[in-house]
Amino acid sequence: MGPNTLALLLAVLAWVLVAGNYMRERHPVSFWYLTGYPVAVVRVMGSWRKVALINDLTVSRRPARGLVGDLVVKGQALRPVTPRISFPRATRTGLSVEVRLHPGQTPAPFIAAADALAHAWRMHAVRVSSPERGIVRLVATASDPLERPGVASAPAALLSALLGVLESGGAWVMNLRTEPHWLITGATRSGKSTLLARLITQLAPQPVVLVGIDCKGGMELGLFGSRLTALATCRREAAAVLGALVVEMQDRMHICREAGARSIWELPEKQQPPPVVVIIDELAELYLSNGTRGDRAEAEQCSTYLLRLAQLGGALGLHLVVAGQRVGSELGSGVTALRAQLGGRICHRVNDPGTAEMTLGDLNKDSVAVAQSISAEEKGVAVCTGTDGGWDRARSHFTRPEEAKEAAVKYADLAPELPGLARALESLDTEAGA
Ligand SMILES: Nc1ncnc2c1ncn2[C@@H]1O[C@H](COP(=O)(O)OP(=O)(O)OP(=O)(O)O)[C@@H](O)[C@H]1O
Repeated sequence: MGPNTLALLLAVLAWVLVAGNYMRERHPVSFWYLTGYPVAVVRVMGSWRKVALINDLTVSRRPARGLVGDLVVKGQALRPVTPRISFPRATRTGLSVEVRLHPGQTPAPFIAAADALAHAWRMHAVRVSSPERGIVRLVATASDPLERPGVASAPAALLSALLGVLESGGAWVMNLRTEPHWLITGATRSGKSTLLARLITQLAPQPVVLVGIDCKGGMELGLFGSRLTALATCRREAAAVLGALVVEMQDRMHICREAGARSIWELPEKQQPPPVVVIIDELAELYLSNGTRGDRAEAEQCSTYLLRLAQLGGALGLHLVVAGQRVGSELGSGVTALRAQLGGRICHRVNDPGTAEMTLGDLNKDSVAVAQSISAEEKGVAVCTGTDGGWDRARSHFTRPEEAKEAAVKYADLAPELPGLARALESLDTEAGA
């Protein structure tokens, strides 16, 4: 090989490397189709038999129990038969494979083997679903799509907030009309406040009453005070605000009953009261008491009001979005009852496995392990419940507090009045002054 040929080869190699890096950065989807996908196909097809055998995804043509003399023995299946898989189909973020189950097989062992499949195929994650009886679909994602989430869009609608992007690339939307109450958990610095800031930015331009309860002295929600119709910064104020909202709820119930409507949305448009979204930052502050009688009574009052709002408020346009680090029964039985009423769940990184279990476990067991695996580097990443009883990994759209504050100031005039709320807080001031 002459020096010219060598130089040419080196130049071509350098060009391929540079172009490869450029493609990976700028056109990750094309890069995946051209390079990652063909390699992954070879890996999936080549390793399927072995992976299926190791993870008990095979069936035996002969029974795993047999008779040796008078003894029934249980042993390794003699002739394991691997279920057939389809040729891996490329997707924008990975690939998908369909497995035809043998009679007697269920999706359960495939769900248990999802992590092993991801490792064997060098994929970020493998999700298992069953689109029809007898078929299991394995959807693998090559790298974490939430590392550099794109921008999603969703049609604007009343009480609907575009929070961020789902792992699937779709829009992460919190729609309070379809799911009236939400619970958001996460350790400190996991992204709860950023998510609340995003929610407020999205709801601020809508004709919606926003009420803040932030018993850490209003340090978080106080930033958005100009758009809030009321802000409670201690538990005494919270009890007054929640009490006024319960009265408002009873008034709305009365109006609906008179009109023969089952929800405020069935009332004639002119009679519809504005929807109210109550945002609570750090739920524990409402429930913990220092043991004195007055303190306990206040905590119990808040607990009772919250539960009533959660039980009956949805149809009457009263919505709760509750955030906290922990929502365990150590806060009292009221919290467990409240949690059962908060149908929408969002779980960020948590410090203890129990919190993920408390947030998601009663709705979807599979999602708990995924929430527990969110690392400290994955800020704003959460597992959220979807509309069809499923769940997703998602990342909130990064919203700086200043951005949310600007939106609050811009739409301050839109804050609808609720006289009952103002009166409740005023009467507290008068009591304190007396
Ligand atoms: N979606 C996101 N994308 C990128 N970075 C994020 C995202 N969400 C949060 N962060 C980063 O993580 C940091 C912590 O977020 P945030 O303050 O929202 O957490 P937190 O759970 O509310 O914490 P605390 O309980 O201490 O208030 C933020 O300063 C921000 O830089």
